[in-house]
Amino acid sequence: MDVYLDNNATTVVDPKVFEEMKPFFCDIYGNPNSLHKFGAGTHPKMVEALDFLYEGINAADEDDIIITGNATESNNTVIKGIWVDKILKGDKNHVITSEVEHPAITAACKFLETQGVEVTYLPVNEEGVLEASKVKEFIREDTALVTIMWANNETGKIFPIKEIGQICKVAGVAFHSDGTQAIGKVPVDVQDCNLDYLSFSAHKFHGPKGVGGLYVKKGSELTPLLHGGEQMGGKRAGTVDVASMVGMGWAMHLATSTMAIAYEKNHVSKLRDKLENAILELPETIVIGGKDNRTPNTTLISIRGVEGESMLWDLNQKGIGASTGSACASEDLEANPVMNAFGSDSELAHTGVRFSLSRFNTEEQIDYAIDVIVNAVKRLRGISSSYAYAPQSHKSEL
Ligand SMILES: Cc1ncc(COP(=O)(O)O)c(CNc2co[nH]c2=O)c1O
Repeated sequence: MDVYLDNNATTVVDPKVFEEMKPFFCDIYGNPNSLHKFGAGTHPKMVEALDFLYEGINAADEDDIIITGNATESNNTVIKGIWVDKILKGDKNHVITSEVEHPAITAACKFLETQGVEVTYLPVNEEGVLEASKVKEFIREDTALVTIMWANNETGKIFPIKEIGQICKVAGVAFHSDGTQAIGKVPVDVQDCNLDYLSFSAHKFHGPKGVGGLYVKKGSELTPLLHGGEQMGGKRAGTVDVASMVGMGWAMHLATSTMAIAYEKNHVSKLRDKLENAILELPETIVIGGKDNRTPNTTLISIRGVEGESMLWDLNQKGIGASTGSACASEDLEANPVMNAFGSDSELAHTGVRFSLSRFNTEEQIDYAIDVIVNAVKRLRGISSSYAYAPQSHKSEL
């Protein structure tokens, strides 16, 4: 049986989304910017897609949503646009972010540092969550941007975006959130959170890969990352991938409308809890960051004595897909930086396995996964010299 439990990395395209995308490959294939009927034929479904996107994040009509290639591009557009408009051309020189952001934020901030910008990487608490008070403590007169993720891709921990938005509003500082792991899992309301910018990526909520969005509040427009044609009103040059844009709109519509069933009615969180609790029955296992305040589909579990990569290999042999953290960082065998940020010891940071579910997982799949995981842990611990010689409880460490 194949069981896909790595939905924070990417998700299957919802069949309904795929159906809505199909006409735009061989039937309605005009360039949206062409003046003839072949181009104009794409417009109704593009408008529908934008309506779905605005509705899904509660954007105001006067605000903008720019179609990008992915969340990485959306994040870079904000951070480099702020650099150009408020730092190079303005009197600011400081950016605030957190220690546990995705590399799409951290690497862009590191680039700014190479250009002389000061960046504050705020620490998270022992549960892996940034406390809003930290933002207030470090905001300065010359702070150009606060950028904090809505939900962490490895732990699922949800950050206090509404509180941080209020702090930024009072301080008059631009506020961006990387909403990639929140859309379709928890309610996202850009107006309620005083956001100037929000990034998202369709393939995280059952849309196609290679298309994302950037919400821009009216009055917070930035210098574009990509210059060229007049697409998106010149805010993001390049011919729009119409099929993917339509797909992202429908994915947003389905993800946010089914959330009340799939998530808030606890379908997904019930399956996540069943999987998590079964693993926690094993000795020396712990949920990294604890169980509170998480997206309903994610669990990052440390299994002492079992290297994360070894576990993934065993699971893969039995048809189960999971991860040790962000696929973007999975290739190297360095300790998980997010777990390091919690102050986890090196061994613990190497023993994390992330399971991230979706509305397409079933109870039968979870029952099968539990059986495979329990047997894999027994096998791997049985052949582990270190575990055999140094069993120790680390529950007090986190
Ligand atoms: C919070 C967050 N931001 C940005 C990105 C980048 O999205 P993309 O540009 O569409 O690729 C990811 C992808 N996160 C993961 C990719 O693989 N495993 C993950 O956890 C993410 O989790």
